Amino acid sequence: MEKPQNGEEKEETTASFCGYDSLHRLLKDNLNPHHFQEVSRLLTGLNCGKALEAVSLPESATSLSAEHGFDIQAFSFCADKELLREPRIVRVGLIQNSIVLPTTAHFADQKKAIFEKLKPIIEAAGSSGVNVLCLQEAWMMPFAFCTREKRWCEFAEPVDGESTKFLQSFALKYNMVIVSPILERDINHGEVIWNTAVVIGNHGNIIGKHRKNHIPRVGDFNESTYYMEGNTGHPVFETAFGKIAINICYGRHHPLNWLAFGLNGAEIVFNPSATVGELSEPMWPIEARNAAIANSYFVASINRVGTETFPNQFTSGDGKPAHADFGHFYPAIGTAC
Ligand SMILES: NC(=O)NCCC(=O)O
Repeated sequence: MEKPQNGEEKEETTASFCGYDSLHRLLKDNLNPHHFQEVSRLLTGLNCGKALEAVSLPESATSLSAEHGFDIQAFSFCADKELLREPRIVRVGLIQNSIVLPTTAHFADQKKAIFEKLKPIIEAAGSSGVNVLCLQEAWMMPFAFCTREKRWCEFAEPVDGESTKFLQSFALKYNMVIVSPILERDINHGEVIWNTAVVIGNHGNIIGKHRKNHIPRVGDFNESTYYMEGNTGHPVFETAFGKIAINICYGRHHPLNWLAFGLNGAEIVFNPSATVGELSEPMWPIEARNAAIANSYFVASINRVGTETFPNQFTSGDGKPAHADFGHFYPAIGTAC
């Protein structure tokens, strides 16, 4: 994840929680250790009776983080030890990033800059032994669906396109499954556009894809201008490290969506998102955890970070003045259960 603003800077305009990069950080900095532990116990629960444990990361990863200015954190979640089976340890990685160039830059340059930015972050995940890595929703472009302008469709790619090829080499190099949420262009069916997560196997193979099945028509999320409800059902993908599913962003508000992935056998459900604080931040800590508790699987949720502005004014159809700023994508930390 990119290095967030910290509490000392009190950057209320860009950070999510009164100048802190997370609620967790705000509480930790302001409560005494006992109160912090008790509040954490109530907010996030305990992990087999203990507070969440940080995992130490290899120097190869921390040096990349220092050199390229991104934040990297790792925690372990354990289940009760069984007597007859060895534990199956799976390392899950999540990447949240802002875009690099202004949205007015040439589209090819914007995409290339995102690729360049992600390279060391993916390397850090790979060298930390991550088994399954998930990127954020439509990671290869700005989240331009507020604008309703057609030209952003140019970012769309076939499932085996540029972004998949870029990630396949990392999957192979690090023996790592990668979930890659992209804007898809279905070149075999009239170039229909979808919001799709491509699942790349640990041998660099394409295991399959899932298309977002609940499309928001709320606030600035005018996504149905671009793509409609996906036609892939609720697939669960068998990977070398477990059975995974992807519930893309807005799908997290729909309990039956989570249930269907569970009934189909998912052990980990990823929730790559792009959402802003004003709309969904209060729901964020509840939805993924509730899904995990109710369906007996792990949930790994991520959002974008940063603020994206667009060259032309757009409206939400809510009677408010036109604007060019999508709002701040809040960092989502520690929502796996
Ligand atoms: N990308 C997307 O589905 N956003 C929806 C916003 C939300 O539900 O928080």
